[in-house]
Amino acid sequence: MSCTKLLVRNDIYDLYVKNLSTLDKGAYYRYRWEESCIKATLLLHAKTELEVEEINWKYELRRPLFEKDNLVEFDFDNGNKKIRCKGIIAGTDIYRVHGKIEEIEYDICGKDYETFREKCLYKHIAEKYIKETPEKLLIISGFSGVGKGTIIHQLLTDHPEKYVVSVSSTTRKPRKGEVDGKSYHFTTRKEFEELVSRDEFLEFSEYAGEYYGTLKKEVYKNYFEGKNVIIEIDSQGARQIRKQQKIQSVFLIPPSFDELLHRLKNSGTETEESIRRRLKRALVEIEHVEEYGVILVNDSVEGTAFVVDALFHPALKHACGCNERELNIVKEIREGIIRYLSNGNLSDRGIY
Ligand SMILES: Nc1ncnc2c1ncn2[C@@H]1O[C@H](COP(=O)(O)OP(=O)(O)OP(=O)(O)O)[C@@H](O)[C@H]1O
Ligand SMILES: Nc1nc2c(ncn2[C@@H]2O[C@H](COP(=O)(O)O)[C@@H](O)[C@H]2O)c(=O)[nH]1
Repeated sequence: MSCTKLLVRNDIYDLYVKNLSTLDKGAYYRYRWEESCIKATLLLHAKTELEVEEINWKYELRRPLFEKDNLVEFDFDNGNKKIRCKGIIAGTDIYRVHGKIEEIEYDICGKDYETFREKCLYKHIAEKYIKETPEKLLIISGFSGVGKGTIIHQLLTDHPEKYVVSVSSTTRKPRKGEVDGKSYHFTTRKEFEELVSRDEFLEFSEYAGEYYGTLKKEVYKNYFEGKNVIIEIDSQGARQIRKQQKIQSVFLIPPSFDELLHRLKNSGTETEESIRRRLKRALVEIEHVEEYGVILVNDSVEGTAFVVDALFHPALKHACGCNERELNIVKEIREGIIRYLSNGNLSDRGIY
């Protein structure tokens, strides 16, 4: 079986292709794969010498047929005739990753070509880039109702080209107004567990009996397209990601417990029972605030969004710490939640 790798530098690709000798025993194909994919080359490791002698084949990449013996069946078309042959593909994709040109090389003889290729791609990005450029990713956590969604919305409004939010997957039912694929990817438990078994999640956790998780694909695809990715997750998920790589993380807190309660009640959709459930959860989350690089008081939407934007600056990628003010607020919130949960609701205090 003939076997040669075709690696062509992006800047000389066109020239190379134009001058390609018909004696070259290989097939190549140029295509756009995703926004960030500039070129891709493929080479057939053909089964017979006769097959590799055909040149200028067009390879229908998106519809490979797979055989039990791992040989892929292709239709090649040299303009005069179509040939069906079998082989193994080796390929190189050339991408623009945050402004840099990067080649990703892969061999494929597996069953599921698309999945395999994506895995190669994401593994490469994760290992080579994301770990080196943690400032491109940011975790945002915070108590329910603190204003995470509001701040993210502000950032997306102010800088639509710069940021993207990774859409989490969840097994919980959609709430009113939530859109599948935008608010969350709503999945069944079975689907979620299958994704877990295929190692598709960057992190996942169980919250109130439901699964929540961040798909690697969600983060890496956007990262690859040159966006800064915001990951809104809880502290369990944040811990899992931190174990894998350096990443800046921010925990939003309200200016006071009363303000947190005001925001929760003001949303108008929360029942007393769900407020208490969220506050119980906040008591768990509050134990982990000091694991975060930055604790940020969300007292003004514009001001907080401004600081979060600044945290993406490379100079601040390792910024960390909180001062006494934040720690005192955290303490006050913890006491407020405990008091509220043990005393009943705030209407006793004449605030609302
Ligand atoms: N800086 C702020 N000042 C005053 N109100 C705010 C501020 N930030 C957010 N809010 C208000 O707080 C309420 C809750 O905000 P939001 O839904 O963004 O919270 P969240 O943390 O995303 O909640 P959840 O985790 O439950 O989805 C909203 O009514 C929002 O308008
Ligand atoms: N570990 C993860 N936590 C996540 C993810 N997406 C959301 N969340 C957190 O879940 C709770 C509940 O969210 P809700 O939409 O049902 O109110 C909240 O704390 C979120 O931050 C995720 O992908 N991973």
